[in-house]
Amino acid sequence: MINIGIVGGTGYTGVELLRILAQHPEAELKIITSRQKAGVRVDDLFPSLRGQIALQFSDPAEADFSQCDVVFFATPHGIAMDQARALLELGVKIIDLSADFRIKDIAVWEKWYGMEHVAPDLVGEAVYGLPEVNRDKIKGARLIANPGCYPTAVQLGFIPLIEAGVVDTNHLIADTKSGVSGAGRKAVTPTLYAEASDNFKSYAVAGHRHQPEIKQGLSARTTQSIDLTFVPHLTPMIRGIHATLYARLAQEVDLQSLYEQRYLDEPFVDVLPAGSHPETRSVRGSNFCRIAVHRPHDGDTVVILSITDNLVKGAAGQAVQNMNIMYDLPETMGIQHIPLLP
Ligand SMILES: NC(=O)C1=CN([C@@H]2O[C@H](COP(=O)(O)OP(=O)(O)OC[C@H]3O[C@@H](n4cnc5c(N)ncnc54)[C@H](OP(=O)(O)O)[C@@H]3O)[C@@H](O)[C@H]2O)C=CC1
Ligand SMILES: CC(=O)N[C@@H](CCC(=O)OP(=O)(O)O)C(=O)O
Repeated sequence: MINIGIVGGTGYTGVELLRILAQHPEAELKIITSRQKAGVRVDDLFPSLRGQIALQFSDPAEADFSQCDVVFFATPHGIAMDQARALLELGVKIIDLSADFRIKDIAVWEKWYGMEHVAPDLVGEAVYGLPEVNRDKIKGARLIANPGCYPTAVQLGFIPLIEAGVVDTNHLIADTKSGVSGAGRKAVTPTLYAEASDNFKSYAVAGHRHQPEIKQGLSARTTQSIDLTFVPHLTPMIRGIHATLYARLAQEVDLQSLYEQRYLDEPFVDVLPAGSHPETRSVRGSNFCRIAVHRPHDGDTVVILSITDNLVKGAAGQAVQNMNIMYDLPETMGIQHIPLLP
């Protein structure tokens, strides 16, 4: 069994990790932290977990992680980078759901996250946890930077085109929409029911911190330069990412077959039949990314539709997928949930 700690067990990605790991055959949950709920039983706060987890939340400052093989950080940015070194020295592996170790260029990270990075050397060591491109490196890693929710959907959508060199990489557009759980569980005005329901809006059009993360990931798949316009929107749904991606074809290619071949052996990337219109509810609660490929009016613009559940393939599910790879378990173990419909 793998002994597991979770720092930040009361947020949306933390409780999603609990939902998944409680039924994972090789996972033994040892410590789940919350500063605000220390001492409270997990299933008192989350009755959905009654009968599944018999632990109390611990104060992270007092938690003894030396009993853990792996610790997941489901915390805001800036926490994992502060604590990673001590855990690694204890021999504990880390899967960080925050962005602390995702961006290799420290100056770029500091610009977008507005703080000084306290462990730049560990950024160099960290493996970006997108299994569809980094499976071999994830296997031997002790520190995983789990990708962001938008970056997962956008990269999986663009990768076949970029790797095949069939589009103009200087004019990529990602028009993305997220459910409100993407903003976390903390109380903030934009995600109040009266603000976010029955409403639809863009945000951070001038610049969003996921743009450099996506650009870094796509740049690693090509020798061409990448220019990406990334526009996020908040939609009145709870879970889900819908990314509509645009690229200009530079040469003729059978797009459907390109995508089917690229993801043939990928257990969690589902290339839909040509002409499909994927719905976010078709991945809700599951670790799937479903992709549909379009070429409107037989023109030279490719439109890729890529959907995920931001809390599963966009966060906790992908984190467990990475854990499975690190521990040489079947990659799909414990994350084979069928999506919840309606
Ligand atoms: N929501 C999403 O769809 C996605 C989120 N992410 C990333 O995952 C991380 C977690 O996100 P999410 O679950 O939405 O966040 P939430 O705001 O919902 O939860 C944050 C959690 O971290 C704990 N926490 C906050 N501050 C500290 C601290 N200083 N030390 C220890 N624990 C702390 C909180 O508990 P307490 O305050 O009681 O300690 C809480 O359990 C973030 O970095 C986010 O960017 C990544 C992909 C998708
Ligand atoms: C709807 C919403 O607010 N989404 C978040 C992204 C959530 C995510 O993936 O977060 P990290 O990269 O920060 O880990 C945002 O746009 O800031």
